[in-house]
Amino acid sequence: MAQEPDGNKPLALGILGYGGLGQAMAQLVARRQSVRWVAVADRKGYGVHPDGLNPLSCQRVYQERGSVGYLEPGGVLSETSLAEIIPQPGVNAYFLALPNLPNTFIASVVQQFLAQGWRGVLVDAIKRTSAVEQLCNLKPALVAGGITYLTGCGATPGLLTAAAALAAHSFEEILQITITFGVGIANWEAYRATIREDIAHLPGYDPAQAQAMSDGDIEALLAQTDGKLYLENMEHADDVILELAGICPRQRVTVGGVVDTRNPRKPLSTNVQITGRTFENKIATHTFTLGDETSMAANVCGPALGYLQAGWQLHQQGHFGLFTCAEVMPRWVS
Ligand SMILES: NC(=O)c1ccc[n+]([C@@H]2O[C@H](COP(=O)([O-])OP(=O)(O)OC[C@H]3O[C@@H](n4cnc5c(N)ncnc54)[C@H](O)[C@@H]3O)[C@@H](O)[C@H]2O)c1
Repeated sequence: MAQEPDGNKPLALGILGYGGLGQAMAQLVARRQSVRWVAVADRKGYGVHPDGLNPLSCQRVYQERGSVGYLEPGGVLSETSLAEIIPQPGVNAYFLALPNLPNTFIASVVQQFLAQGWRGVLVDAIKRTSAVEQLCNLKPALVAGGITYLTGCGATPGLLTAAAALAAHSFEEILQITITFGVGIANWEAYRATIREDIAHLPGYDPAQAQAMSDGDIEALLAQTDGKLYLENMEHADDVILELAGICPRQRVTVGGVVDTRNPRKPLSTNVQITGRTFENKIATHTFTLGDETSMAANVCGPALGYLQAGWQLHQQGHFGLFTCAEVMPRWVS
């Protein structure tokens, strides 16, 4: 199962979960030379092709038949797609674009990689503080197992957290980090897990309740707010990630935002504000704002791909264990 690095070959990438983010990652990778997309899994099946999978035909099969397991050649229908894809040879790194429902799901997937003796790079875009804490508990096993795991590598956590970690260096003490995101998507079905997990942050909801909701329940909830979700003081892993990086106590990090599920235009500009005190005793705020034209897919999958590349380099140098988006700089992928 061990995947030995070969500096001359493109990084062979697998994508677990082929919904909104999984499909976007496949499209992104098809435009880069140094990464080849060779494996994919969804809830009902998986597909592996050492010469590379075609994002257009995969998307067509997924949308028309409901699973990449119908791919020809290379598709396999299976109710245990993750357990079956992990031992497939020739995959150096996986992007985990899976729902984290229940809130222990991603950690349980990592346990499967460990149990099967797989070695390589894993990158997630996980969102909850408690989910990252579960992964922290797996750090010794990841080190021993030869897995280089980068967590929180999307937009937030991810790009914005990393920007905060960089901006913090102007200051001697960080007083407050405030992340405010605006997401606009045309319809909630394009990003089902994202919307379900966001609903779990609304007052009166938790991940178990959000997981149990039917599509009709979600549509009824969205109908009450004209398709918008207003989120405040979320349990978001930016806090634990910045704390682990030594930047500030987690209580000084707050995350909230607005998600519009009926309009691809962002309802507000996504930004992170870092307020601190300099060594000259001046209080100031740095602000990093994303361009409104950039989509959630671009701001999650671009950084995640950069972190996959960084993870691959760390792995080849023999660095195993758990790393976060605030500890490692993503690497440019040609
Ligand atoms: N950090 C960030 O900035 C950020 C931003 C957006 C989304 N996310 C996270 O990304 C994740 C993916 O979101 P999405 O909206 O693309 O999801 P989605 O619902 O569109 O797709 C999920 C995919 O996972 C597959 N899947 C579900 N259960 C599975 C199982 N047991 N085995 C194999 N495959 C399974 C589904 O078939 C589907 O293909 C979510 O956890 C979301 O919270 C992170």
